[in-house]
Amino acid sequence: MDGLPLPGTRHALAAATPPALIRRSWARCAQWADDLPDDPVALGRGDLDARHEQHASMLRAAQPEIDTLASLVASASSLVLLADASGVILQATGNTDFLRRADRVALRPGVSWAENHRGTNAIGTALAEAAPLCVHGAEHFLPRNQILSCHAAPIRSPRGDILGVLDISGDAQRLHAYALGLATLCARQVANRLMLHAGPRCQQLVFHHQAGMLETADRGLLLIEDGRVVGANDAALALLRTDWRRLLDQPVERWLPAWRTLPASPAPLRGHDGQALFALLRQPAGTPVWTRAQADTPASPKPPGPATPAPAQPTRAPVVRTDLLPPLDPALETRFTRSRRALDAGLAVLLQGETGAGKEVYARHLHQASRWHAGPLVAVNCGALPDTLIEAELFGYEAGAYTGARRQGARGRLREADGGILFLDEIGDMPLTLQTRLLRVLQERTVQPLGAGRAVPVEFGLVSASNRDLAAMVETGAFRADLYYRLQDCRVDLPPLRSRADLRAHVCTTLRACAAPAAPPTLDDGALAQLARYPWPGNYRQLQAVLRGLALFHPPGSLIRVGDLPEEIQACRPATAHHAQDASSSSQAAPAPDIAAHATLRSQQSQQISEALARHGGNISRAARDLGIHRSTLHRHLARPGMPGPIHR
Ligand SMILES: Nc1ncnc2c1ncn2[C@@H]1O[C@H](COP(=O)(O)OP(=O)(O)OP(=O)(O)O)[C@@H](O)[C@H]1O
Repeated sequence: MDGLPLPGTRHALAAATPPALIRRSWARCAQWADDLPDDPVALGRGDLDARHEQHASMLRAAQPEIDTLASLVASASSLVLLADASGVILQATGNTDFLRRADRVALRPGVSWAENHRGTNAIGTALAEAAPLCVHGAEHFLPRNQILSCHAAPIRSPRGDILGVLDISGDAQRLHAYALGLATLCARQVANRLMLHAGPRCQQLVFHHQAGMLETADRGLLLIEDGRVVGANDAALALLRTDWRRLLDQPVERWLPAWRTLPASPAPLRGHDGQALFALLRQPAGTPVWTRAQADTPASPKPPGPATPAPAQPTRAPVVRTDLLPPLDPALETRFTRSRRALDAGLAVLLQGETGAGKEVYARHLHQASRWHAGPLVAVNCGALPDTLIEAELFGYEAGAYTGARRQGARGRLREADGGILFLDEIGDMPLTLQTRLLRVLQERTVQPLGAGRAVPVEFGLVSASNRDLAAMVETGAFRADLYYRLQDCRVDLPPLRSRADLRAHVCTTLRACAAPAAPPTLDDGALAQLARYPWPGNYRQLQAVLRGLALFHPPGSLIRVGDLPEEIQACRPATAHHAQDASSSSQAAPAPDIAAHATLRSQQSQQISEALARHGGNISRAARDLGIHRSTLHRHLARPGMPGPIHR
């Protein structure tokens, strides 16, 4: 569009009086006029990847519409763009020639087209006005953008929050008569698809004035839980002549009195105001949702044992669930290769890192990758065993070695690890006397069980771990110096979660995994920034607990804001916080469609709330923190039928 006669000033008006919403936008933009950059900076690769993670549901739901639109507009010097709710372009598809020209005005992925960055433009102004609109040629605030004719429509979540904008941008010299209608239609299709992904947990009520419209983008859709509306689309609002505030969380009877009697095929139905409609009701699918989350739950710690070794169950090597092993941070790759080589060469590996930083996960990865992979991984938590048990547990004993011993004796963990890996967790908690015996085993590569006359040869790879500063313990005499040096032929410091370069992307991926198979809620920019700023003292374990809480207590497709986060996370100030930079991406396959039963979810929520309240003596604030949600969210859930009341003590 080079050579088009453009108005020389920012405020040059189009020939006709511009619409009121364009004039409103100019008035807003006048305040930023001097700060609007000519050449805006795009987000770096890592940041853009993080946004793709954050908006994975919307991107996935929008892809069919983007593909269709792109093929429709390909011959018309146009582009199809998808931006997030802050105006950052996530994706640009279309005519390659026009893509090149659009690039000159920074109409490309990673650039924010919010009004305060690019002045009046369809993406930013549709966000500011929360409505579909067109910004043509000279209506753009910045002269350089006046080569464009842009048509944008907001995409809403089932709770009415704006998640992003679908935009068709073309050459201002051409007429794009249908572009706004197309963008609006497609944005509604995307919102409907997001609802249906969220929907299988809920009953879905589909309605319209005409039975033949029940499969079209214009059909009204309501998501229903416990007889209340928990999600809707624009068409439902228009058909019921209401707004989000009056519709959401209200009993469906208020709008469609006889809805409960509806079948699964179209049937007549009267609205609250007597209007004649056709409607059908879809029931939720019935598969429980929480199996994966339960499988991830760490095993409960062993209860304290008796004073002498217990004549209890035969000891067995823990089962390694490789299918559940989370992948390691790419930043660990070099360290991982080095430590794997050391282990294969017969050297001992010591893992140091904060609690929950993934020491056991790392050890399991090492096991899988090492020459010991065909043998067992035997994990011993030195901190969880009473001093009196640890010796028998580790070294085993002969039949009748002492009162209470099992008749057939016990092999002990060191011998069970033969041919595999011995993982000594919390090694800093091992009593000094046992440190001496362990050192002897490591030097002589033989084990002498209690009561046995002869030593048995053993061969295993040794990995130990501690979140305590072993070097400082050596200084104070709490840990044997010779054992310390024997354990750390190769020392690996596992970084805390807060220093993870792709923390934002990781948060989004984990949230999606926590919500699966349902669609996850979306974190708005503020909430994601706050989660990335929080120092996560409990590392991965704490992050999982918080995100499980958020996924459990926020409807699929809804928007999570800073105010919905647990209080200690909200309270974290930027000055004291660590800012992780996004530097790499972590994309994941799309989750399976939601097949969760609403009833299962509800009883899961109820159970978790009851347990948290019981643990904290009915204290709402502490229970909410434990559940990883904000107090107000917990209050809201407690107010619903079938939920436990607070415990008063
Ligand atoms: N890289 C990772 N990505 C995602 N989740 C992880 C990662 N590493 C660990 N986790 C998860 O965090 C939790 C704690 O991990 P792990 O037990 O390995 O930590 P740890 O450092 O051994 O903790 P502790 O010091 O308390 O024993 C587990 O649920 C694990 O699945």
